[in-house]
This record gives sequence, C-alpha cells and structure tokens, in this order.
Amino acid sequence: MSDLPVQLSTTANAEGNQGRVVHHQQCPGKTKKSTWFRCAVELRRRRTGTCPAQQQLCPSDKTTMHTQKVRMSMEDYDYLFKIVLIGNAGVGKTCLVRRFTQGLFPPGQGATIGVDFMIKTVEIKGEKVKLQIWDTAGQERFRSITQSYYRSANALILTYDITCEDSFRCLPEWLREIEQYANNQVVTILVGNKIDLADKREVLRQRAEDFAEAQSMLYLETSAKESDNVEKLFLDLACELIREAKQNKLDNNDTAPMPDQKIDHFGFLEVGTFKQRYLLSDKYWHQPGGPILFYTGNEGDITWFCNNTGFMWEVAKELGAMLIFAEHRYYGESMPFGDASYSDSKHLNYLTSEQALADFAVLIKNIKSTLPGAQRSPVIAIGGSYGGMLSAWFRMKYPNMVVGALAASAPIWQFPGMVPCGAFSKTVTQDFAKSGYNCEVNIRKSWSAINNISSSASGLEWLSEEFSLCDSLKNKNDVVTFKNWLQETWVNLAMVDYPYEANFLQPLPRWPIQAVCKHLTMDSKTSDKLLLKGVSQAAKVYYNYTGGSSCLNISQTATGNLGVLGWFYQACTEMVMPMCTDGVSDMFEPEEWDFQAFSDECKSMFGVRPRADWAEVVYGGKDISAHSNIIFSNGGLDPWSAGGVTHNISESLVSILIPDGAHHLDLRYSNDLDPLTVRAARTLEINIPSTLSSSKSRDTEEDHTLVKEEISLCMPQTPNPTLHSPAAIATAE
Ligand SMILES: Nc1nc2c(ncn2[C@@H]2O[C@H](COP(=O)(O)OP(=O)(O)OP(=O)(O)O)[C@@H](O)[C@H]2O)c(=O)[nH]1
Repeated sequence: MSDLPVQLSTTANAEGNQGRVVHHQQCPGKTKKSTWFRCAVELRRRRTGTCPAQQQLCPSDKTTMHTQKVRMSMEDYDYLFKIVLIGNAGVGKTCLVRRFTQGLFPPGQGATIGVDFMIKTVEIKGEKVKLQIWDTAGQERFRSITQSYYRSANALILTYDITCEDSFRCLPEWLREIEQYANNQVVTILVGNKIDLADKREVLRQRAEDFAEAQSMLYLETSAKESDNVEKLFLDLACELIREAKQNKLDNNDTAPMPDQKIDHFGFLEVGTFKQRYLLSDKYWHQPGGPILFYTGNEGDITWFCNNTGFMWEVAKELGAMLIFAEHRYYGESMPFGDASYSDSKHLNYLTSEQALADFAVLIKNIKSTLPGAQRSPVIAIGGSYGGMLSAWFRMKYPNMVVGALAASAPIWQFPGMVPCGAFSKTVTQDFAKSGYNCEVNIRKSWSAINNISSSASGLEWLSEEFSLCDSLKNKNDVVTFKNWLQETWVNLAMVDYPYEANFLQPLPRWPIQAVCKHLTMDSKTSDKLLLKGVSQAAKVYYNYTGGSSCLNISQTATGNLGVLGWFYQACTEMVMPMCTDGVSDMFEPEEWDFQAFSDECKSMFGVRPRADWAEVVYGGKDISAHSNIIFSNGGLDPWSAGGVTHNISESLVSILIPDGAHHLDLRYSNDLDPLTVRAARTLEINIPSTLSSSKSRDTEEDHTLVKEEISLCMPQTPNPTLHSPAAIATAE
C-alpha cells in the first residue's frame, strides 16, 4: 500500500467538485486527531558490519510452526510467484530485495524482524509476472516464524556473504531446513552477495559453484550495493519459474473458485461484481470437518493482518484448523470498482461494514460448498481492532455462519452516547503517568510551552530545528498541525506500548512509553525551551528509533500500511466515534466533540454526512445480551479499551482483560517477553475455539445450544476475569 497521509482534508470547490475525495499531505488549519491503528510487519534496528559476528551462525533444527498457502483472486497478472529469501543474518537479503524492488541501497540497513515482503510486477516476453518477494529475518530467534514461509514458496534465494566464511559454512544447515519445510518442487538458487568487497572475499567462487552444483542449485554472485546481477537474479528466476509452470511442474494453482462478490448485497439495481481476495492455509487442517479460523479483515491489505496475527498461526496446529484471512472490500486488492473505487462518493457508496460482513458470509458459503472436507467445518471468526468489531458483529448477524468469535481490542461501544468521549484520552494519559516520573505532567505543560515559543518567528525557527522537522513551521496553522501531530504521537504510543521491540506503527523499543518518558523527567522550574528539548528527544524515540530518519515529517505519524482514506470515509458515514479532551482528566489541550463540525467536514470531503446513531441501530449498541459465543479481549494499556466490552454480559459473552496489554497484544505472535497476563489470556482464548471445534459443524439450533454450554465450561467463573501478574501489580503500585 502506498503511504497515505494521516491528515486529510477536503475540497468542495466552485467547479462543483463536491464529493470528490481529495487528500493532501497536510491539512491547513484544524486537523483530525482521531486515530485508528495502522500496522506493519517488520522492525529494523540500526546495525553495522558485514560479517554478523556475535550473531547466531546457523539455523537450528527447531520444529516448524506453520506454512501458508496463498490464494489470490485478482487476476491482473499472468503469473504470480512467491520468492523467499533466506540465509544468515547480515548477508544482505533485505538490501537485495530493496535494490530490486526500489532501485536503492538503503544506508544503515537494520536487521529484519520476522518477515517483510514486497511486490514487483515485471513483464517477460509479453507476460505479466507478479513477484511476491518475502524477506525473512536471518536471526535465530525468528526462525520459527520464517520457516512457515517456505512451504508455499515457488523459489528460494539462499543467500550467503562472500566475505563471511561462517555464512557459507551454514549452508548445509539451511539446506536441511529447506528439505524439511519447503515443498519438493521449489526452485532454489544460491547467491553469494557483496562481490563489491572483493578484497575481503573469504569464499572462493569456484568453491561456491561446486557446492551449488553438488546440490543441484543455480548459482549467482551479486552486489546489492553496486547493483551487480541483482536484476538478473530475479528475472532469471522468474524465467525459470515460468518455464517450470509451463511444464506444469509447479503447484502454483488456485483450486477453489473465487466467489464473485456482489457490489451491493442489499439492493437489486447495482448488478456489478468484484473479486474479493482471501488467503488460506490448510497445512494443519484436519479434514474433513476440522475447524476454520476466519480472520475478518479490517481496513487494510489482508497480507499485513495475516502477518501480524501470529496467534492464529500458533493455534492452527493445536486445533487442526484451516486459516482463512478475508480481505475487507475497498482495501488491499479487493476493490469493487478497481481503480475508480475511491474516485467519488458514488463509487464509495458500498464501503460499509454491513456489505463487508455479507462478503464474509458469501465467501464462507462458497468455500464450504466447493472445498472438499469443509462442509461440516465449524467456523470461528477472529479479528483485532475494527476487525475485532467485525468478528463480533459477524457472529451476531450471521450465527448460521460462525459458531463463535474472538473480538480482540474491539471498541464496539465507541459510538455516540455509549461511552464518554474523553475516556480514550484519559487512558492514554494514564499510560504516560505510570511510565515515568513527571512524564504526563511535562507533556501537559508542553502545549503552553509550544504556544509561548511559537509566538515569534525566531521561536518557530527554533522549534523547527529542535524537532528536526522536514518542513519548517511558518505560521499558526502549522503550529496547530504540529501540536496535533505530537498528540497523535502520544496516542499511537499508547496503542503500541508492547513489552518487546516491535514495528506496528513505527519501529519501537520494548515498552516504548517508558523509553519516551526517560526524556521527560524535568521538574516544574524547567524553562520552556528545556522542556521542549525533552519533548523533541521523546518524539524522536517514536520517529527515529532506527536512526534512519534525517528529518521528521509532521504530516505522518505512522507507516502507511492501512487504508487511512477508506477508514476516514467509514468514520464519515457509519463509524462515528466521538473523541474529546478536557485538559484535566487528560494531558491534552481541551477540545470538545463537535458533531456538526465533523459532519460538515465529511460533507465537503466526501459529499456525505455521517449517521451518528446507525451503528447503535444496526448492531444493538450496548444491548447485545441476546447474542452468544463471543469473547471480547481488551488490553488495560490500550486506549481503545474504553470503547470495548470489559465486563461479562452473559455466560457466553465474556470479557478478558489483560492489564499490561496494549492494542490486541494477544493476537500477535507469542514472545518471550510477553507478560504473564497475555499468556494467560491466550490460554483462555485457545481453549474456547478448541471446545467449539470439538463440536464440529453446528447448523441446528440444538447444536448451538450445545456449543454454548461447552463454551461456558471454559469461561472463567469470576464476573470479570482480569488477569493479574507481578508486572501489573507493580504498575498499579
Ligand atoms: N558492501 C556491501 N554491503 C552490503 C551489501 N548488501 C548488504 N550489505 C550490508 O550488509 C549489512 C546487512 O544487510 P541486510 O540487507 O540487512 O542483511 P540481511 O541478510 O537482510 O540481514 P537480516 O535482516 O538480519 O537477516 C548492511 O550493513 C548492508 O549495508 C552489498 O552488496 N555490499
């Protein structure tokens, strides 16, 4: 996805352009402060050196965790190949990918965390070939994640560093991994990288060629730095894959027919259809009848959710489950009107949660009727954030399709009149208050310090320099934008205050708010300038943890992996989520929730006005007790928990609270640094679908009752199962 601006503005110009969607790099004047999460898949840390001394040298023989089979529905190419780069840490995998896909050699390239991927479409002899290139982390600690990408790979690029004997010596270990985890038709090429460092060569070319030949591998030497042979590497590989495909050697086929989704499920005039993308993994699926874990895709490319929902991958094996990740219409590649989908409000008209839920239902019906062994598989909906809301709503609206739902960090009550508009900011403030001495107090004071300093031209210049802003502040409007940017920074930090290094909105250290707060311990006598110097250092923890940013861009607060524009449209129609601040119970400048102003802005931007009460009407508001089989999990650190279900409603509408969890921490891959509370939450969450799955397909009312009974057995008996850990207690103290 392209990097979308966080701040949006509209035009309703004299030429009658009203309703055409426009997004600027930066809004003049008042800017939006509402935030939804955006995510990414990798974290990069600053790292130097070419031979990865002190890092693990060879992959271990850990057992596999999962693999995925990807089915794409968009047929804008003749071939789709998945290429996975593997090899020791630091051999140059990421640099090779970026050289090929972006034509650059990234300075100060940091270690890949988990897996990253990029797409490049090339044309070979008149045929369009889409290359999906997966860059895996070489570090041992990510091995269990990266192994899972082997199975569905069409080609593997096994990379070593010609200046690092150790990276060559590890190759037999890597080959054992390939043998164990990759499919037996995979094309493997051995690549010796960094040939620009000829004087440091430790592995002779002949030796590598002999090794490759003995292993029936192709061999090529490259320099990502000098761009030697990089293009050739990927294009030759693509040619080879096409050749193999033509000989029908590759298992590159998509067997299940893709459903054509109706653009409008609820009317009969619009008869158009579109292809919805979904990803499917059946590696651990016990067929017939094994359960299906169905991710209800949110506002972004489904691949990102697939990568960031490690919980599902981890439980698939345990449950013998099939995994399906369904993309939400108008995001990623599932565009009802192709490139025109966002062109105006007429085309955007079908971007609603109800239409998306109907897509999910049609998709499940289609899979069940076409995939052998799936007919009697119980389906469990899982989702996080807006995806979690969809999971809960899916179970409510289509109980015939899903036997239960896990709705993680799903603020289904963040709608008008259901929770106080200031609750969100209050949680953000509390997160900072407990993460460092004077931290919240100094942020609270920073707004007036900014107002004071920015009142003169020299002050604006000082602020711009101190914060290393890419574009200098020039006037009052810029200062408003600057303050909103800072506020959104603190909000985002509260959402991603994870206990380990991660890259969700930005690459960040573990417990990032604590890292930020180390710069905000000044006492009450501190001058405005000293205070703001601290704020600037704190902001740079968020924006420049990797050290790769030469300046800070105040029109962005997160990497743009999600569909911010689409989400903004949804907020302007049915997802109206009031937010306000009072400067007392929260650390921000006071700002009331002004529905009229919001509505006017929506009108000028999209040509539509929001329906403030619709979510309540269509999804039941706080009155959901008639429903069943939904788990609502919420993190105590997550500001969205304010709009979530944080108490048990019935014995099968239950809440799990994770005191030291941020935004859907429970859905992420497990990590050694996970607090006990999130581990306990996952245990509960795993048990519930496991119980559901044992009941196989439940299509009758009687069966649903049985499911409900079985679920209640797994439910904690306390009215509100808040999980306690030493960390949580320490925080509370
Ligand atoms: N001289 C030279 N340096 C390179 C080349 N390719 C990568 N490097 C450097 O090698 C280091 C590691 O590069 P990465 O691309 O991050 O290596 P990686 O294999 O992706 O490492 P992990 O993500 O940890 O698995 C960086 O400092 C790069 O600048 C190359 O062709 N020539």
